Amino acid sequence: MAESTKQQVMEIRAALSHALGTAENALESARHEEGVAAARWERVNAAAESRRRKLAAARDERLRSIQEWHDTELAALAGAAAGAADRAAPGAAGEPWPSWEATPLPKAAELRIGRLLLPAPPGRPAPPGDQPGRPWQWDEQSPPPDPETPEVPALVQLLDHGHVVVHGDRALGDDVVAGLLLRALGTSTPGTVQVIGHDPEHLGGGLAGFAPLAPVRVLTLVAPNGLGALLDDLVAHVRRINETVLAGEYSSLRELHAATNRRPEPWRVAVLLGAGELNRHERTQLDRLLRTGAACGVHLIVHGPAVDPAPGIEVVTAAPGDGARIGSAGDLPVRLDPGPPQQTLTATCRQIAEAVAAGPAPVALDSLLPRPDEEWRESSATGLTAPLGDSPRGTRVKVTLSDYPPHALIAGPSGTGKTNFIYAWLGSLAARYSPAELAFYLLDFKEGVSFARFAPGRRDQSWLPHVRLVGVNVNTDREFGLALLRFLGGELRRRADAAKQHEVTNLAELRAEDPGGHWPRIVAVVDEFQVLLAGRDAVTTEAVDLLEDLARRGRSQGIHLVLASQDVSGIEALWGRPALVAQFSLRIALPRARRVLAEQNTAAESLPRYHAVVNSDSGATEANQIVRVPSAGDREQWSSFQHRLWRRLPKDSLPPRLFDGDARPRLADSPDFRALTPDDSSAPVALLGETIDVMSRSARTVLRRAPGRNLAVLGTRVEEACAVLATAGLSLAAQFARDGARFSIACFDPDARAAAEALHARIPDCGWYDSSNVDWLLEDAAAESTAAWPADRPHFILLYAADALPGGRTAGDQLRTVLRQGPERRLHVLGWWRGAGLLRDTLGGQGSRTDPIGAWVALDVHGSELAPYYPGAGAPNWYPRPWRALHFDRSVHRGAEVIIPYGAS
Ligand SMILES: Nc1ncnc2c1ncn2[C@@H]1O[C@H](COP(=O)(O)OP(=O)(O)OP(=O)(O)O)[C@@H](O)[C@H]1O
Repeated sequence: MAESTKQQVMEIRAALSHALGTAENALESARHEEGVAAARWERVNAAAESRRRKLAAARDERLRSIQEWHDTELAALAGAAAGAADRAAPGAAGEPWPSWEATPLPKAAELRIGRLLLPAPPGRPAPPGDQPGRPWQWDEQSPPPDPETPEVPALVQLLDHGHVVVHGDRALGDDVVAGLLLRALGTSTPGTVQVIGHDPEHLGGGLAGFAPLAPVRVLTLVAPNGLGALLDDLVAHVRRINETVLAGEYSSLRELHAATNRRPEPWRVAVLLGAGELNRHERTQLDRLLRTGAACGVHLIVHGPAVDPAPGIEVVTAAPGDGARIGSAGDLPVRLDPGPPQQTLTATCRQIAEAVAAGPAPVALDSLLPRPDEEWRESSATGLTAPLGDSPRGTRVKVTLSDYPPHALIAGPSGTGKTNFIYAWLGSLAARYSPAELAFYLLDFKEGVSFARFAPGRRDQSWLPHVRLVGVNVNTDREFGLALLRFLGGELRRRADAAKQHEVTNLAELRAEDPGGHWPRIVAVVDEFQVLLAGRDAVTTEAVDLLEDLARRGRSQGIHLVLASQDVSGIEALWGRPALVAQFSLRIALPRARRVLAEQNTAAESLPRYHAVVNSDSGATEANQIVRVPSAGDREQWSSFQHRLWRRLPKDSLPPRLFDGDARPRLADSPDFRALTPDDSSAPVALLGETIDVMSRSARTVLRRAPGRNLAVLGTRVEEACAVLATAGLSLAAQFARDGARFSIACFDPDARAAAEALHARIPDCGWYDSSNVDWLLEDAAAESTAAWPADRPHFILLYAADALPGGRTAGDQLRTVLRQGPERRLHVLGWWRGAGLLRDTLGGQGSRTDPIGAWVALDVHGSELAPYYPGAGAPNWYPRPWRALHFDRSVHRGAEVIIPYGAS
């Protein structure tokens, strides 16, 4: 081989070997890179996997939390819906049948017909009762409702809202109608829902369960051909209610009720069953009612005749299982309740029928009251006007006291609601007129305390702000009636004088002329006033004279009298004075009241319970207004009303004067006693008891330095005699500084000893004497009485049972000396004799002068026995009665006055 060839081979070989090396290197590096790439791929792959897992976990977590939120939200919404439904349909409106009972509600509620089937959260099975296809029923086997999914009732609005139209399954629809009707009846006061049924196919069979309501006319079934007449009748009601009841003031009965608490018209629910075709007239009337009835309380439940959906009409599609729907719940399935159990239906209808047969249910007092923010807005300048209730036609009956009619006469046999009528009237007035516009003086001659609620009592410290005087249990204290009339006579004079001064003739003008003056109208109510006029005596004569004057002149001075009696026909004192009776032109007759209206006016004879005839024209038939009187007897309702008004009074307002004939007044409460100060008066006053008058004045006798200024208490009643002496002693002691006067007590009756000792203990430095040492006192007092030197201070000698004074003639002479001569030397005897004759013995027997006794208080001593101590003709008119006394002071009285001893204080 040539060298060059070899050379070439070697070069090639070298080149090949180089190329191989390079290729190997490249392979190596490629393999390396492959390894690196594979490793990276693996890393990326692993990372991607882990990220996917994380994402999946995050997604699951998110999904779970969304689900949880959804579940909670759903449960909360279902709970809220159930709560709202409970509020919208409380008690008998929403209670399921097994536990259902009638519960009248204060206002119309929505009514349950079944329940809404809300979607169950996934993962929680629907309660077995909701499984499609399984008939739902209220029975013992029904599974208990799931506590976590509150049941949401399906409610429809009927009373005060609209109408219900039922389509679909006939039998289930009948159940819906029966359930709705029973719930409507059971949620309202018996008699306030009236059902009128038209059932031409089954002739009323569709409403057979409600039959017990027919005799009391809560259910009326109209004849098969009576649909037109029924619809006409309802349309007429709507027109009348719009015209006279709503009268342009309210847009619906619901609004009227909300504003005034009155419901003057019943709800009328017409149930139209059967598939018959309506004629044109019927269709027109039906459409009218569907449009306008609900505002006037006329509601339709239609199950048969076709009705187009419209606002205010709830459409119920009756179907089994979860196929039922109600228009207001959209697509939500509804499970309808079964019809009401027969037993519940019958029992409820019987109850309602009984309640209706027993008479109309009372109307609440609230219906007479304005809204609290409208209270005390009226001016009484020209009169006092207040509603008393509704007439049977639904209009409000208002009553006015003014110049005409100025005064009222109310009559009603016992138990017919006379007292309730007065309460309602006073409440209606008190809510409208402030105490600056109106003042009440109330006197009740009936036994009992019917007006006591207006004054502060032990349990309730509030009072009706307008009341200035309340007299209760005054049936034996006719003098109190006289005192009221005298007081009003005084007020009349005051007003007449002011009118004269301002040159005006009536209250309205006086108020205009004297805007700063306090001139409220006064309403004085005297219940059972015949008691005041019962006797043929001085009290009756004066009372009738005062009444006549007040009735005649009070009208223009804003003083109004309201006299009430069980039977005005028996009040001879009134009927003998036609001019007096004529002033009482406002007449109010409760059921079966006689004589209070004009003779031919017999309206009161046929009045239903809780109604009254109000007549502003002296009882003339044409002026009759029948009113259904609300019940004002509920103490709680009254009390919350009274408290509301009372809280508006300024803090320092004075309560009314309460005169309770059964209570013993306390000396400590006497304003006259409280006003006494130790001023060592030269004309000391002995208080004796409380007078029977409008102010709680104390009866008094002034023991000035003058002959006859002694006091005798006469009678055998120890407790009362001791009470009078204690009052006298304590009141005298209150007028002197410690040494300003001398007091001596002598007691000769063991029964009086405790009381005498008690008084002794309360008068500082008081001398104590009894049979053993009274001779000292008498000797000393007789000497004092005849002494020549002037007395430096008064000496009061209180003798308990002076007729039992020991010491024979000497002591008798000494006591006579003291009685005759002592007062001029400031020595006064306040003695208790246990009989008028015994005092006469002390004074020297028959024929002796009685003028040493200038003042006396008689207890159980008859008027005739008092004649010797009573100057002028005859004896005082006095028949003793418990815890009352007759007081006479010859230095100030023309006649004797009745007083009430103060009880223990
Ligand atoms: N309008 C009414 N609504 C509801 N209840 C009433 C109404 N009027 C009276 N009543 C009730 O009837 C009963 C008798 O009423 P009230 O005491 O007013 O009669 P009265 O005529 O004053 O009887 P008396 O003279 O015997 O006291 C009371 O229980 C009262 O609550």
